Amino acid sequence: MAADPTALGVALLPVAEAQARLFVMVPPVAPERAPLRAAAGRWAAQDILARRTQPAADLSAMDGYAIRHADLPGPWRVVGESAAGNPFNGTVAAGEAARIFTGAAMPAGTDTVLIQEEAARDGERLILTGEGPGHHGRNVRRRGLDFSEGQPLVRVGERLTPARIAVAATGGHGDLPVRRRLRVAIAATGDELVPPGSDPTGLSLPESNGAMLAAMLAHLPVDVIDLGILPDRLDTLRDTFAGVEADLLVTTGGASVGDHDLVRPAIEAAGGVIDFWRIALRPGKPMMAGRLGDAIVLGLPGNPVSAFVTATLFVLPVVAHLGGAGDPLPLVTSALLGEPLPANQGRTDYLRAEIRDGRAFASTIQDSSMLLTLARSTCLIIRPAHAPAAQAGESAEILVIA
Ligand SMILES: Nc1nc2c(c(=O)[nH]1)N[C@H]1C(S)=C(S)[C@@H](COP(=O)(O)OP(=O)(O)OC[C@H]3O[C@@H](n4cnc5c(N)ncnc54)[C@H](O)[C@@H]3O)O[C@H]1N2
Ligand code: MOO
Repeated sequence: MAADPTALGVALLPVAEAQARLFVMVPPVAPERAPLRAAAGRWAAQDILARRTQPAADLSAMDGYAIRHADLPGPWRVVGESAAGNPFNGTVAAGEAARIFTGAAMPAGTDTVLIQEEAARDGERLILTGEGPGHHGRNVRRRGLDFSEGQPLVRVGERLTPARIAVAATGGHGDLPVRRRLRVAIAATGDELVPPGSDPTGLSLPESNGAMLAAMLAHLPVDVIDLGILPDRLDTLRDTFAGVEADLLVTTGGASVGDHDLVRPAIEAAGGVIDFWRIALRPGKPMMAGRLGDAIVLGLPGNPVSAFVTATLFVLPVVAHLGGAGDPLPLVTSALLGEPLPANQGRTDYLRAEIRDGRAFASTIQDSSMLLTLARSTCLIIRPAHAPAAQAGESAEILVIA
């Protein structure tokens, strides 16, 4: 019989291996077409090709006069006007000019724009008063300068950022191939928890993980199903989990080994299977992952910073994967260390840190319950397992978090 990957005593799973296992667990959700505004923030389900050429014709980049460069230094006779949306339909002959405005089509016969600050006009007569356009084609945007029909504007798997929405709109698209929005159920567990905003004088603890996770998902194509605060009772947890209809169920708390850590047995009692549990990660070691019906289940540790780090490393990437992202992992970049760091132990460590003057300074206390240090942090310094001590000024990998 194969070893149970969730048994106590089994080596902790490296972060990258855990991520890879999640990405093969379930394929991305079904594709659909969505209007531009609804597609924003999702991932392209196919390459998006330009349906038109931009600009569609040679256009003026400035307000002034369309001329033939060969006619410089003038004078000219103004024979018509071209405005954006109202082109001049005639042909401009030698010695002639057309009044033109930014974004308007260049009239036939013209090749250059003389800006109005460098010209003077008296009725039909136009003369040069400044240096004039330095070269043939000056102040003209050539047809196809931005892109040509058939050219890829967004590649499959790329996120539809505001700029990509705009280029797709300009490329002639009113709706885009994306994947449907995701349903993510969030449950906090723990008898000590009360809803945020409850009477703050007692011993009970305001529930913060749910609001934090919802905030982390707010900019993603996700509909959150809020399961609220669940008590540390196996039957309640089991019945709630069994009734969930979602693509992803995220729980926090009850993931460790204590007598009240019931998420794992509750998932199993609801008919689910745990694929892995416990990761070579600090904070966030007790995270578990599995399947329940069609849903992926991610059981995050209750400590708020552990929940944040595991959400960053697993929840957001799973959402991106299910949504069709080509690269679902968070962007790792680098920064110089502001202070030395001691050698690391056997788990990859994600240290809360602030970037000041281009250098990353880790908080002195890294207790995973401390939310204020997380709230003050702008990045997490990644310390690989068994990394040797590091000097100030050395480069380190970081995840930007604010
Ligand atoms: N004997 C061991 N004890 C613990 C281990 C271990 O390996 N052996 N692992 C520790 C680690 S690491 C972590 S992280 C915690 C996480 O355990 P749980 O997921 O079971 O978390 P809880 O015990 O339910 O809660 C931990 C802590 O966080 C507070 N909490 C929980 N949920 C919320 C919430 N939604 N909002 C705000 N705060 C929350 C809770 O009150 C606890 O203080 O286990 C260690 N123990
Ligand atoms: O996730 Mo636990 O924080 O490693 O304390």
